Amino acid sequence: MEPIIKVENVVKSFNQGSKKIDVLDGINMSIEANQLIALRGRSGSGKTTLLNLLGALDRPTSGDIYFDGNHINKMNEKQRSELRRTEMGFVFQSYGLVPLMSVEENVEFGLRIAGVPRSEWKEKIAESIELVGLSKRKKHRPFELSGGEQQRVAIARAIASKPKVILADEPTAELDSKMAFRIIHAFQEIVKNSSTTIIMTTHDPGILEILDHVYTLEDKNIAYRKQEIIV
Ligand SMILES: Nc1ncnc2c1ncn2[C@@H]1O[C@H](COP(=O)(O)OP(=O)(O)OP(=O)(O)O)[C@@H](O)[C@H]1O
Repeated sequence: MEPIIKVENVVKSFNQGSKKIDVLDGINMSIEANQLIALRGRSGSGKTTLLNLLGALDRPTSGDIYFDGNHINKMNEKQRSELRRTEMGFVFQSYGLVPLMSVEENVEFGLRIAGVPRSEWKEKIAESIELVGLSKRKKHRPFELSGGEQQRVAIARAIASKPKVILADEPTAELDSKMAFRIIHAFQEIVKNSSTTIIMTTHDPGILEILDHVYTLEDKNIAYRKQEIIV
């Protein structure tokens, strides 16, 4: 089976003044569909930079990235934006919620943008809000919610359309450990029961321990570990 995401020899450098800094140097990854992937690495190791490249939000300095067999560097901006809108979900650190919209309306907005048929909205909104434990707060607007609750709205919005890939940057950072595990459990159910792949960054050792697929960014490169199941 063709991997959903394939990364070949990806290099990413930034110019800071007259200095060029290499953040990623020769990244190779092959990610099968229907997996929950963790990406770890110390602060500044390039996790967000890599998620931005996988999500077609930025372009590599060199190397190739394929999404579902399509070479995303070769796409123009319109095609890349279409890909993001219809095939991907994002949970990034600035949650990007619309302030005047309630929890339900924010999730609905995500479905509308993704092009999900209107007839499916009601069920998908209720299901995703339930999965993140916000059913009782669905009429609230973001400013009435805590940071962790806002983070869960962003998660509900990303999972509601069941896109092919969800990219989540520290999606449990604002959550207490009980809620963090609830979200991870919801992610595990989603990758098992729909054709979604989730790639998330985390520093949390408890979460890393229970995930099957862990990539570590170190020294500008990446290493993969299939978790040993210890019985
Ligand atoms: N647009 C940019 N211009 C210049 N340097 C950048 C840019 N984006 C990221 N960097 C640099 O690239 C390095 C990696 O940053 P990145 O945000 O990817 O790390 P991270 O692993 O996600 O860190 P954290 O865990 O703290 O979020 C940092 O040194 C950062 O300063």
